[in-house]
Amino acid sequence: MNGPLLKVQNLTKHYPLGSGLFKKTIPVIRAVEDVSFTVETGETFCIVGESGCGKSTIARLLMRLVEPTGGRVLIDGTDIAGLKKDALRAWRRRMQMVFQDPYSSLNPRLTAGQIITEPVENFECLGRRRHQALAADLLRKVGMSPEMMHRLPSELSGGQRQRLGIARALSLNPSLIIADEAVSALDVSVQAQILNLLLDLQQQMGIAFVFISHDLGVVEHIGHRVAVMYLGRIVELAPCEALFAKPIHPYTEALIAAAPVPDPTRLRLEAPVEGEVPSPVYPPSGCAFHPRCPLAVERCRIEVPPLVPMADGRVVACHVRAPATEISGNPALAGDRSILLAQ
Ligand SMILES: Nc1ncnc2c1ncn2[C@@H]1O[C@H](COP(=O)(O)OP(=O)(O)OP(=O)(O)O)[C@@H](O)[C@H]1O
Repeated sequence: MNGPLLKVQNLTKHYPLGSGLFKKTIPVIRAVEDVSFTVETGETFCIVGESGCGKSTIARLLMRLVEPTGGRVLIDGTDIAGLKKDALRAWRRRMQMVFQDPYSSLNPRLTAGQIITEPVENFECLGRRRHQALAADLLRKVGMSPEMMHRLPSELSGGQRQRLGIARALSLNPSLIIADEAVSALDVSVQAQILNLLLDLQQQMGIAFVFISHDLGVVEHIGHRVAVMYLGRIVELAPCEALFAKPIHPYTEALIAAAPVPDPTRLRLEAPVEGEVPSPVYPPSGCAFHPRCPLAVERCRIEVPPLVPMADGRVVACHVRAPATEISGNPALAGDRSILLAQ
């Protein structure tokens, strides 16, 4: 199959605020605004940004747990909005999710073995022997002893529960796993074990990940490319190495500068830049980052900056650092958004 595994085009999600019964126009929360990216087979595509910037909403849109206000999600070139019955079931097998809290996402009344095989049982009836063989195999894959299949989630550690969540996601042999803050609730040493497990599984099975995280240290360790989001929009999208070596957007720069040097794996992005995150209901005009940006000029208050391709293959939305006119006037760069953005 040619082309990307996942293609997200101009994805937008607005949540209405209240019923608007007596109002002509209902205010909306602009959770995700015109987001485009691609994910290749076997790639780890990371999404970072402060709380409320729309990361989890993207995960929910990719899983079709919420419907988009606009835009499309294509898997192997097929728009998931149009999938019905068998095609929808087949697609659901290919995309799985691993959640932040391994405890609340596991049914406390089921044993580890039942939890792991539950997704497969939704598609076909496994006999007792096949059920046990599958559970044992998947437990081994995630570095757990097959004997653990008889335990309840409450009898497992946090790291073991997260391994169990990963084993469950693997049971349908997915092409893509969406991991939403999948290691945030774990201790640093357990985080490292789970990240290395994900990297091993990716190498063995060629799985692609959409990896959503607050934690830049984690993203640097695991990611191939990273999208930085601010108030629902991507402001910079770049290969991980390039982004960490030389951030271009002032927001990315501030996030990376806020990294505590002695232990970069523990960076949290709760308040990395001065000032409050603006309201997603009434976002600032022009570039939404301009009220907090030390480089803001008049144009930033007026025009939303487009994502502009840079010489090293990344795309950046900043009037000051990536002015659209200059780049579009450069024939070597004009139109070359193929590396990072959905066409
Ligand atoms: N079901 C919903 N109804 C209304 N607003 C919502 C809903 N889900 C999310 N939002 C709003 O959409 C915006 C984006 O939320 P989202 O959960 O996607 O952010 P996030 O980046 O994942 O944040 P966090 O890192 O804190 O999980 C926020 O302003 C949030 O309040």
